Amino acid sequence: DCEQSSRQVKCTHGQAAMVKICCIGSGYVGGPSMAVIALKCPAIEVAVVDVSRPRIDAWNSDRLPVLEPGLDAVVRACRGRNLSFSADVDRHVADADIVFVSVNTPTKARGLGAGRAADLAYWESAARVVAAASRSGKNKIVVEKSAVPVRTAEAMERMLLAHSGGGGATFQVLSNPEFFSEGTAVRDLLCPDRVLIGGRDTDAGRSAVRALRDVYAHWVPEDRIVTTSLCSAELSKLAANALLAQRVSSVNAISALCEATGADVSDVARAVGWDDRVGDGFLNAGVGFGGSSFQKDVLRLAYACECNGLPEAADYWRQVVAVNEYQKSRFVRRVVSSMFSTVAGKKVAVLGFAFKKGVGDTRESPAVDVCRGLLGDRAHVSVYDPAVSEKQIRRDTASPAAAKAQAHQQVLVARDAYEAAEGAHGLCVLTDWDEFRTLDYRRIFDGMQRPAFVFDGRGVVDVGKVREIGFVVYSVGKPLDPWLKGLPAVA
Ligand SMILES: NC(=O)c1ccc[n+]([C@@H]2O[C@H](COP(=O)([O-])OP(=O)(O)OC[C@H]3O[C@@H](n4cnc5c(N)ncnc54)[C@H](O)[C@@H]3O)[C@@H](O)[C@H]2O)c1
Ligand SMILES: O=c1ccn([C@@H]2O[C@H](COP(=O)(O)OP(=O)(O)O[C@H]3O[C@H](CO)[C@@H](O)[C@H](O)[C@H]3O)[C@@H](O)[C@H]2O)c(=O)[nH]1
Repeated sequence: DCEQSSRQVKCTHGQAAMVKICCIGSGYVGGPSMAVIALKCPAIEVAVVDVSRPRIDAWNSDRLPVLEPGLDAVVRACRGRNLSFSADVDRHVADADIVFVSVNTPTKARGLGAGRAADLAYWESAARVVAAASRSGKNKIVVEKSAVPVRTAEAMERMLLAHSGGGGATFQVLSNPEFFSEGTAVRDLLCPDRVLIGGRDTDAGRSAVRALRDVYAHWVPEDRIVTTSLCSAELSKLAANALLAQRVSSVNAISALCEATGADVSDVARAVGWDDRVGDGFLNAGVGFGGSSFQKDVLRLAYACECNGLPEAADYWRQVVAVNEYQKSRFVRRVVSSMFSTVAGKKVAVLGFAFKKGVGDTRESPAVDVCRGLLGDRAHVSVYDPAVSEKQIRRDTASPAAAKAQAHQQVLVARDAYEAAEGAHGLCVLTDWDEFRTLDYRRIFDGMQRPAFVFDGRGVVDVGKVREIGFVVYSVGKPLDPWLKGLPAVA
């Protein structure tokens, strides 16, 4: 129905006037988002450029650098038609009418704001390329797609203005943050909840917004294209992720109280989510949120508050991350205290290492912290994840050089859940992969030590069933197994 309404929209708007798009940055966002524009707008030429030659080569090969369901088919349909990938950044930027900037904006590792602020070095290098392209004399719309601090668009405007003397080109800067989720990027891009465009409230600004709106209107219904000011759009990206992360931390904080009181967090979440005002999404309690964005964006929001003299607001957001840390360490403490306060030399199976099901990404995955916690207590962990490579698991669990050899022995990477659990004392479920719901837990139980423990950090195990088999079960936010009550605590 997305497509049907977009056809109607096209009648009102007519064909988009702009014909050449260039996107700087062919990463996780730039590649898929431009491929979908090319697919839906055959009359627009889309060039995706990158300074990384291997990345561009991969986009031009049969093994794309980004794995997303449906992406291969989209790229195959338009590569060589109106979609190209190139390392010739300057030429394509100079030629383009609309330039998307989709470069990485990692967190600063050192200096002012280290660990919280965005490192804008890549963003600035891209801005300078756009500025230099002003020599071509072609007017451009510059679209900020990367997640950036509020008012970065204004900085971009100043940079462009400072360079625009020579060629006489004019620029309009827009903010158009991306909201897709990993694992469903193509689906989300084809049928987005909303497309957000921020721009200046001037004639030139409004006309630039209209031009970008016309691109999306090829397939996105008009009422889902939302326009705001520049800085509202920038802040909305951070706010959206912060509010989602806050929901997860809220339900996780409730899960701790559920365990202490005997309430069941799934029942509480269902009962609360039934209220339309609250809604039922993003209320799954678990071992914590992960992924490349949530923690980063919450800390950036807190940093923005701090920089604007709002320490109370900054503290509020920081607490969302603090609860997430608490949830991960609470899980590790529960594993250790349940297993008689020591896991030294014991084998603990870990099912799931990715930060969520459907992806092979381990960035900020709670499984990494849980494994590190268990390894720190000298457990032997045996990890199985259907999508994460052994190399990645070893990289993420590696300890400082001195302890490397020992760490290698402490980490096993298994080919399936049964191999991971063979001879283990405990089993931790840390990613919500569907296959963990339907495992033969009887077979797993038969191969494990006694007592055999299951620690479910994702609410995927049928607690009643596995308890019947004979497991001692802990599931985040569920009433505590009587067996676990009254054991000495660890801190
Ligand atoms: N990954 C996600 O799921 C996601 C979702 C929404 C928004 N975002 C945001 O989108 C932005 C991009 O993220 P990503 O995951 O695509 O990053 P990425 O690291 O996968 O890709 C960025 C690419 O930009 C290239 N690059 C850097 N500077 C360049 C320059 N001056 N000229 C040409 N190429 C340059 C890099 O070589 C790299 O290939 C970030 O701000 C991120 O926070 C990410
Ligand atoms: O009820 C829930 C929902 C999610 N999670 C966890 O939260 C994390 C993030 O999940 P998700 O939001 O699905 O993944 P991302 O791909 O990181 O997507 C987020 O980050 C993207 C990049 O900024 C945004 O574009 C998306 O809108 C935003 O959802 C994962 O570890 C999930 O396991 C929970 O613990 N409980």
